[in-house]
Amino acid sequence: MKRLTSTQADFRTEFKRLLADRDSDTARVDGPVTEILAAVRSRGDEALCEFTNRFDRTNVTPATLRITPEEIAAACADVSPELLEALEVAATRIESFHKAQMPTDMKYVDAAGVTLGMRWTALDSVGLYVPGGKAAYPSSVLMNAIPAHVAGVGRIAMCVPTPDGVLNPLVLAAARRAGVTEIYRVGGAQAVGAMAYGTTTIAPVDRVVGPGNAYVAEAKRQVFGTVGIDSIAGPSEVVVIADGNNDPRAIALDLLAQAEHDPMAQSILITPDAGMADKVEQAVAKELETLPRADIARASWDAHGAIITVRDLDEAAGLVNEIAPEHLELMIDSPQPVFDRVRHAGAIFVGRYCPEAIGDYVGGPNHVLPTSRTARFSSGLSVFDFIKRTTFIEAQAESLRKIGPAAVSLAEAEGLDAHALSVAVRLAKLDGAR
Ligand SMILES: NC(=O)c1ccc[n+]([C@@H]2O[C@H](COP(=O)([O-])OP(=O)(O)OC[C@H]3O[C@@H](n4cnc5c(N)ncnc54)[C@H](O)[C@@H]3O)[C@@H](O)[C@H]2O)c1
Ligand SMILES: N[C@H](CO)Cc1c[nH]c[nH+]1
Ligand SMILES: [Zn+2]
Repeated sequence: MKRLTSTQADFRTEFKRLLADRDSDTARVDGPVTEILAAVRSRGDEALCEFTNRFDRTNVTPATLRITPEEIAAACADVSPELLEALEVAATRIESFHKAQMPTDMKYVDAAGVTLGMRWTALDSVGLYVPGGKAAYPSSVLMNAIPAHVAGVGRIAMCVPTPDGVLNPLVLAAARRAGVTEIYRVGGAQAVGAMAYGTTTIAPVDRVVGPGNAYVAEAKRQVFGTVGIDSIAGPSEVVVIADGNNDPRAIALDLLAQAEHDPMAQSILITPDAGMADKVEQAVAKELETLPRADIARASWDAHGAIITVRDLDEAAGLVNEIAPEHLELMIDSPQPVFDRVRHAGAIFVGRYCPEAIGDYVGGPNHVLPTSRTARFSSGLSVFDFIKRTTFIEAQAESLRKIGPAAVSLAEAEGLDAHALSVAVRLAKLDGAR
């Protein structure tokens, strides 16, 4: 864990180092991911099963890749009513938010009498990646599948790893609740490759979405172009801006909540209160003595964690814009000015009673969010990842008379004669008809 103070002489150098500190780990997976994707592309199911059995210590064959309806029904019957109820609370809230997000079509007639419009249509097929290496993520099933279903996607395929052959029944219950149409027991880069290129068992999809570790994130980056992707939603991140008026234990747990996802996760506290910085550092150390997933959280905190003491909250907001974190928590008395200043963050959690974990499960907005500073140019998963726009133009004779001559001039200026003539012959016909 790094302790930094914005007034220290080498602050800018150390801060830049912090921003880049996971780049070398990410670069390390590029080569292996390229090899896995090439093998799946050329050898299909055979390579898919080979990698799955090697990395997840399973024994899948092409015949057992797909999870059957009977397996899904049996697993769902194993889930307690309390958990099903909690799943329903989350699903209903996620569904409402994403329904409200759906855009409407647009159509109007302009001054030249031309009808102009734009309409949205759902993708035919999507592939959802649901992580499962170090933890099971029923919540990520809901976050992936519900917007796809709300958007009207017909085929919703899902891949999830089953380390040591174990699959959490709640993952299957969530898939059933959210309208997933097919489920495969594969994970990692090989799952992304299978959904992008297709194999005998898994038909290719139009877009691959969902979060995952560095291998999954890199695989999505590499298949982009063959298929669409959402964002690079890799190892989790949080920045907490906290003033002196906080419970240090609550802040420490917020930091550890992201750290416990992955040794490559990153948690950063920014505070104008040096006393709070010390107290949170101590509280993190104390929690790490007892947390069940302390090994992962400690690896993340030790390697990538940071506590930065700043002059004021305005400086804190400036640093957040440079970090562009996946999650930002504002644990401060008057959050509005900082909220207004922050432009780059995947999701913002406002108020001392709104920890990030609420957004992971039951807030409503999506928890699949851009990481590794990609929040500078991309957004979290939404219905917009499952629909696309088609524009249309409808013009009758009078409208063509008004706007056609300009098109002819521009086409001639570009030296594109067929373009110019395709308009000109119609204009000539109209003139002849006069
Ligand atoms: N950004 C987001 O929106 C978001 C949301 C939820 C979870 N997450 C992140 O998802 C990730 C989940 O990670 P996970 O590991 O638990 O599950 P995962 O499913 O992402 O990864 C497991 C797979 O990684 C592959 N793998 C592991 N070691 C490998 C190796 N040496 N070579 C090649 N492939 C290898 C295996 O195929 C394995 O099945 C975490 O990083 C978590 O922070 C991100
Ligand atoms: N915090 C993760 C996104 O980085 C999402 C998640 C799912 N379950 C718990 N947390
Ligand atoms: Zn989380």
